[in-house]
Amino acid sequence: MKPKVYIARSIPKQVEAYIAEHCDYEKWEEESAIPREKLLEAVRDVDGLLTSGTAIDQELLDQAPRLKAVCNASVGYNNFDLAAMKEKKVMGTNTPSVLDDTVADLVFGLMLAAARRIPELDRFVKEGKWEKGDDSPLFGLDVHHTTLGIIGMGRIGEAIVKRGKFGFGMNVLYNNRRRKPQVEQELGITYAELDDLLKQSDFIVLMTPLTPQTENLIGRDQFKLMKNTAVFINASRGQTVDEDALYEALSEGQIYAAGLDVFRDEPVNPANRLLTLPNAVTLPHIGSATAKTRLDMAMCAAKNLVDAVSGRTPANLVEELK
Ligand SMILES: NC(=O)C1=CN([C@@H]2O[C@H](COP(=O)(O)OP(=O)(O)OC[C@H]3O[C@@H](n4cnc5c(N)ncnc54)[C@H](O)[C@@H]3O)[C@@H](O)[C@H]2O)C=CC1
Ligand SMILES: O=C(O)C(=O)CO
Repeated sequence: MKPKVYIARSIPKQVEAYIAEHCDYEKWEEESAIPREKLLEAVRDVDGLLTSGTAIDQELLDQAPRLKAVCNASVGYNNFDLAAMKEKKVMGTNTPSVLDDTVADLVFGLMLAAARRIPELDRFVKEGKWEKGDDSPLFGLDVHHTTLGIIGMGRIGEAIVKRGKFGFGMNVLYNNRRRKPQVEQELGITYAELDDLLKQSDFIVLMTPLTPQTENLIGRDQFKLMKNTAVFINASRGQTVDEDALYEALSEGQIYAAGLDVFRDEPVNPANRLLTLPNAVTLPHIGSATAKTRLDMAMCAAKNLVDAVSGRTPANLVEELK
């Protein structure tokens, strides 16, 4: 008998075909996200679950006595209650590496958009406001040959460094949970304590996972340390930043601009004050959202799933559950 799995998010046809070769399966057929009660019902008799972002907590695990593995189609796994999964001996996997370049490209897109005011000036042109004369009100900031500070020097962080160093001639500082001497040497980057990085950088990119240690890592005290010409980019998770403090920093000119791919509540509440600011460039969590990369991520998650429910150790078991 084949193992049984549930696919709780939309995936490309060829990925579904791969799962079908190895497993019996059911899937959430609609485009909208699966409601919690449907998910709780769906996991009752399955060996594996393919998802992303859904809370995998005690309640869900209690509903799923056969569950052996939850396979995220994402690299972030802050949706996992790691202690509860460990206790129930449920494997958890993610999709590292396949999205690094795609996310790093988007981070640079946000840096350029915020520094050169691209969305704001796009609206300006389309609203017919472009007139001959003094164009100094349209000036922005250079990205090239400035100092880039990256908080969270992991796989994506390193892909950002390569663009910054070799494409834009930037000086790169980094802060990380652990210092990385080999990466410092290979890529020519410099370790800095968090406060020093915040004080010295022209562009600050937050690229850590969301953990108890990184929740609200950047708040009022941290924005106060930044230059008033600094551009702040968050492509990690919304909860790493105090959004009220960010609103104040942007509206009071403590920093120049921000580029945000992530928010505390997603989809972002249309009443979120950050959306009213011309110097906040806002995106709907699209860091990895290209067709090729999303296919690679879904296939990576599917391989993890099939391996886990077939008695093999999946390639991308998350560190805390090894
Ligand atoms: N916006 C988007 O669409 C995407 C967002 N992400 C986010 O980016 C995160 C990072 O992804 P990867 O680079 O693949 O992960 P990674 O695990 O390779 O790198 C994360 C780095 O952050 C460091 N870190 C952890 N806690 C820290 C702390 N308190 N202070 C400083 N550094 C700390 C780790 O030591 C590690 O080097 C994901 O966990 C996810 O939340 C990832 C992909 C797409
Ligand atoms: O992979 C992740 O963690 C994302 O945020 C979406 O790609």
